[in-house]
Amino acid sequence: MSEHETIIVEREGRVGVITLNRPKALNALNTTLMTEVVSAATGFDKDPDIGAIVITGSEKAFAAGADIKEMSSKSYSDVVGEQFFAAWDDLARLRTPMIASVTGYALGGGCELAMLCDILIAGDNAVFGQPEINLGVIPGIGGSQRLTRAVGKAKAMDLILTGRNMKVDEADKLGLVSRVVPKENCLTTAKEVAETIASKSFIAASLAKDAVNRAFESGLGEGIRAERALFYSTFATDDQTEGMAAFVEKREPKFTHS
Ligand SMILES: CC(C)=CC(=O)SCCNC(=O)CCNC(=O)[C@H](O)C(C)(C)COP(=O)(O)OP(=O)(O)OC[C@H]1O[C@@H](n2cnc3c(N)ncnc32)[C@H](O)[C@@H]1OP(=O)(O)O
Repeated sequence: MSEHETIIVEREGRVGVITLNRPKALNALNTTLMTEVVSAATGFDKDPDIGAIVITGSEKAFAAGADIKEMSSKSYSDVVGEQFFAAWDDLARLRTPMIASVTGYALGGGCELAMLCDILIAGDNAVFGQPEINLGVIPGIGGSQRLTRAVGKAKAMDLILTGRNMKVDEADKLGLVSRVVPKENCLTTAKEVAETIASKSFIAASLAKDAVNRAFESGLGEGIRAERALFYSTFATDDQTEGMAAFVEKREPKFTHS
């Protein structure tokens, strides 16, 4: 029996592979999954025999976002008190290069998890988006910051304010993904990229990762803290309660702008 409830953890030579495994919920990121992914990745990061980490999901969904059913009943004081989502930030501090293999939906927190990785290999069926606004909230795992840095303000505003989904061709044109491959080859390609990286000097690879991230991230910490506070504040609104209840009840939301 696996020691994990929501992920599968494997090692292939010097590559650690974490597969999100909540197929019935399209790999929605609940607290158990977050804890398990962060713990498995942190374990790989401390292991001198691992030189790269691959994170993947299923053909239909890398991850369809944070778990709306889990979040829907939370209050403002719950999300602030728990520092909800803060554990995801630990992934950004790992030294080991991380490769996301994305097929199918990468929405909301799923898109944010993919963007937390250093290289994003996308299948030709991948769909990206930050649809939090449709639930009366905003991105909370770094999406407003990382998406903006990756694709620029104009496109980030378009995606985040409309909540529309984006197919892989558009994501590729915008520079969000590293490579697009046929969906059948996505995981194999991600593992090959990981093996190549794992065959290099780990010190050089981790310093190179750090250097690129410094160019990308200056000011990011402040941005994430600001985003988190703003995200938490959406849980003080009626529109968050209504947006998430509507999803759970499979109906259109009726926002009252309060
Ligand atoms: C709030 C922050 C900071 C971050 C977020 O990530 S909020 C969530 C953002 N994501 C979304 O809004 C996407 C929600 N999902 C969908 O719109 C659809 O599921 C879909 C378009 C991705 C796929 O539609 P499809 O018709 O193919 O599949 P469904 O029947 O809708 O889903 C199957 C199964 O999975 C459950 N599901 C899907 N996404 C989530 C989610 N994010 N959280 C919880 N559960 C999710 C869905 O309810 C259904 O299960 P049930 O049949 O048991 O209801």
